[in-house]
Amino acid sequence: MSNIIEFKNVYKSFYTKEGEIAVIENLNLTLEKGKILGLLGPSGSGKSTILNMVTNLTEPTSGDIKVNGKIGYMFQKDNLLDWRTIKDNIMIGLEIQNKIDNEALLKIDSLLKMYDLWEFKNRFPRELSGGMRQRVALIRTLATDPDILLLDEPFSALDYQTRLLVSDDIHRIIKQENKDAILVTHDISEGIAMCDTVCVLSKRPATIKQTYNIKLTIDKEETHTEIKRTPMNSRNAPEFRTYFDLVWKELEVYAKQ
Ligand SMILES: Nc1ncnc2c1ncn2[C@@H]1O[C@H](COP(=O)(O)OP(=O)(O)OP(=O)(O)O)[C@@H](O)[C@H]1O
Repeated sequence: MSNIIEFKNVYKSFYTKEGEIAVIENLNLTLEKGKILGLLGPSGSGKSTILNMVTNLTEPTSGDIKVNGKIGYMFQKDNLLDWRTIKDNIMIGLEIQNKIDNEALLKIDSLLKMYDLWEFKNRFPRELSGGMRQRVALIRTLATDPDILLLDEPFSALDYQTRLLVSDDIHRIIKQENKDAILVTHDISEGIAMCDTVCVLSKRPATIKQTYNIKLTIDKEETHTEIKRTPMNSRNAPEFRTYFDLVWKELEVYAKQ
């Protein structure tokens, strides 16, 4: 299995008025092709710093980072521009990169059609629900054709029910488009439901305390046709609760400190 992202013995510190603060220590991490990797950890443990090192926004103080592919970022806020239509919002990344050509326009049209946004292409963001806006934000990222998606708490601004539906939606699109992804989340259930592997980080300076390869028994339909794993049906798998308890216990240690 080839690795798309590899962190080897990564150490990261910041210099502040109070002196040097170690944020990441001895971090070893891999993202395999075709997988979604979840990062769960206490607040301030350095999850966003890890993503920033993947995108080269900040460099490691020491250690090695390899990234084999183009990165796309999806944030908690959809950052859609209110004065631009849905289609114009989706085009923005390509516009900035000066890459609008016929091929790009055809691709955008096909993404709009494939992911049920075609009839909304001339609407404005305020006319769409929170869940649909997140779908637009993902399509905007996909339009620039990234190989790897970095998802920094993309659902946390949504209400619970929408969050469940949107995570199913986004998971389906990521798998359908054959993207690899890292998902940062505070939500244990969401991490287990969405990800193939979940890494639990310690508090600062963060290192990986535990890695769980999520293996779930997903019920087959009566016809015995294979049904694909989705975040929603993952939650009903018999092993789900066991993983939840393991991760909960791991994180509880830090909540008590
Ligand atoms: N540029 C910087 N200069 C100094 N300290 C920083 C800088 N960026 C991040 N930090 C510190 O590094 C630590 C980790 O921050 P980071 O945002 O990566 O954590 P996080 O796990 O993503 O947090 P949260 O879960 O609350 O979003 C924090 O203590 C933060 O204050």
